[in-house]
This record gives sequence, C-alpha cells and structure tokens, in this order.
Amino acid sequence: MKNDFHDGVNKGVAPVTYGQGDRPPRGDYSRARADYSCEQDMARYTEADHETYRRLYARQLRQLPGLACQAFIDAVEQLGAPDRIPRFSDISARLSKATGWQIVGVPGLIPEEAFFALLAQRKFPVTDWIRTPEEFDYVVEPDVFHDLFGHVPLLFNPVFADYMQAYGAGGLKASRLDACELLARLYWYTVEFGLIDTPQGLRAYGAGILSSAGELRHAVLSPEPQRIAFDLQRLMRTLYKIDSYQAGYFVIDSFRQLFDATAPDFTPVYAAVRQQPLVEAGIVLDGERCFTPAG
Ligand SMILES: C[C@H](O)[C@H](O)[C@H]1CNc2nc(N)[nH]c(=O)c2N1
Ligand SMILES: N[C@@H](Cc1ccccc1)C(=O)O
Ligand SMILES: [Fe+2]
Repeated sequence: MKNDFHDGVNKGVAPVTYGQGDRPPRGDYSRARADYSCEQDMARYTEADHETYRRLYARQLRQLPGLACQAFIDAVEQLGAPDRIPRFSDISARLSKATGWQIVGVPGLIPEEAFFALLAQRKFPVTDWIRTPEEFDYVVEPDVFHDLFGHVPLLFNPVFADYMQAYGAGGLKASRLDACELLARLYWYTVEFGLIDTPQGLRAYGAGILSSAGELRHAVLSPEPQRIAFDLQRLMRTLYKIDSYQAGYFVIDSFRQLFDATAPDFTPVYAAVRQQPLVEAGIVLDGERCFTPAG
C-alpha cells in the first residue's frame, strides 16, 4: 500500500532532482529567497485548491480520536478554519506566542542544509502548493496539507517544539560529519512516522501518519507492521521505504524521552552505528521489545 507522503529527498538527491528520480521539482523555486523560503501567495489558490484542503482536513479530523496522540488532537484547531487553506502568517502569530516557532512558505522540498538551518531558527518550512484533486489519496511530494496538518499542530507542544529545534541544530552538525543519512532516518522514524505509547494504548505523533488517510489506521491498528521500542542507534541503522506504508515503526514513551535521547553529542553515536549492519524495516532482532496494536 502506498503511503500518501513520499519524500524523495530522503534519497539525498540534489535539489534540482527532488521528487521521483529525475522528475523536475514541482514548486516554483524561482520565487525562493537564499534560505529557500518564499512568500505564500494566497491569490494563487483556486477554489478547487481550497475544496481539496477542506476535504482532506475533514477526512483526517474524523479519524483522529483513538488514533492520534492527545497533544496533536488538542492543537489541531490552531490551524484555523477547516474549509480554506490558511494564511501562514495567521498561524505563525499563534504559534510564536506558544513556542516561539513560526512557519515559512517554501516552494517544496529543499536541500538538507537549508532545511536544518530553518529548523534551528524555529522556522518550519511549509510547502505552499496543494495536491490536485486527482492526487487526493496519494501525493509524491509533501504538499501544504501534509506540512500543515501533519507537522504544525505538534509545534504547539513545548517539548516537541524544543526537539524540532535541537534536530535542526543537530542536522547542521551532522552535515559537517557527513551523517545526514543517519539523521534522515531519525527524522523519518520520529517526526514523520513516530508512534507513542500511552495509558490508553499506542497513538500516532508522526506527521506522515497523521496526514495519511490509510496509514493512520495501518500504523496504530494493523497487526501487519512491527512496532519496537525507540532505540536511537537501532533506528539510525534501520532502512525505510518512501512510497509505501511502513513495515516497522518505533515507539517512544514521551516527547521528553525523545528530547533527552538526542541531547548528548552524537559523534560517538555515529561511529557506533557505522560499525553495525543495516536492518530492513519490519525486522525484529533478538530481545527487542515489541508493542501490540491499539485495541
Ligand atoms: C532532513 C531530512 O533528510 C529530510 O529529507 C528533509 C529534507 N528537505 C525537506 N524539505 C522540506 N521542504 N520539507 C521536508 O520535510 C524536508 N525533509
Ligand atoms: N545532540 C546531537 C544532535 C541532535 C540533537 C537532536 C536531534 C538530532 C541530533 C549532537 O550533538 O550531535
Ligand atoms: Fe513531513
């Protein structure tokens, strides 16, 4: 099954070939500034675009109870009106009061260094275009719905917001240590496809799960995928596929655990990970703690 969030840039391709293989990037990068941010041009959205956003939002909102973590459910209304693509500056006005973050428009996927640099400044890059009605169930690259609905609500959570900034700062360090691929896996298995264990059972916090119609049920309820306890080094050597539902997920017990696990200097972590074999997604190694799907 295809997930509806596919981030070709995880293959570390150069900005000019973002997306699938050598497909040109979809956005209009000519309007981007040096830091890859661009103004959100509200006039460019058609009524069909607003209708697509309204339909995607309504479908996901209905699914959240029992599947999305409570911090996400509590914050999703901060996106504003559910029936039109919101103005990024309106959300930033609320977000900056909550955690000092703001969202900035970008034409689409941007190079890793630029991405890390924006996160380190508490600026979250939000793609400014939306998928076509034909792509309602699956879009190759992250669009405004994935970035807003998937990523922005948890930026209102102070601990998760601190983790996201630390991730950006860490990414800049990782770039200098040629460890971007290891950090990409950390992003993938936490920010994009992370699960959290709660007294009520497993819940989703990853944006790629929360913005996906099908993967939200798959990740939390299906008996198919493996779900193992968060382990930083194990996660950094676990491969992933970027255009299908995940075969394996990692489970944290709190955002605090995630922040604390990434506080130490990663230099020895990168060295240790590089000495261990890569693992296919969905494999459980001896002694690893597995989680059962939510009831
Ligand atoms: C850092 C990580 O590897 C990841 O692929 C980055 C790269 N560039 C990006 N660019 C945008 N606009 N949005 C993203 O989520 C990402 N992800
Ligand atoms: N603390 C890590 C960087 C990092 C922080 C948070 C998330 C990811 C990476 C280091 O110093 O290398
Ligand atoms: Fe994303």
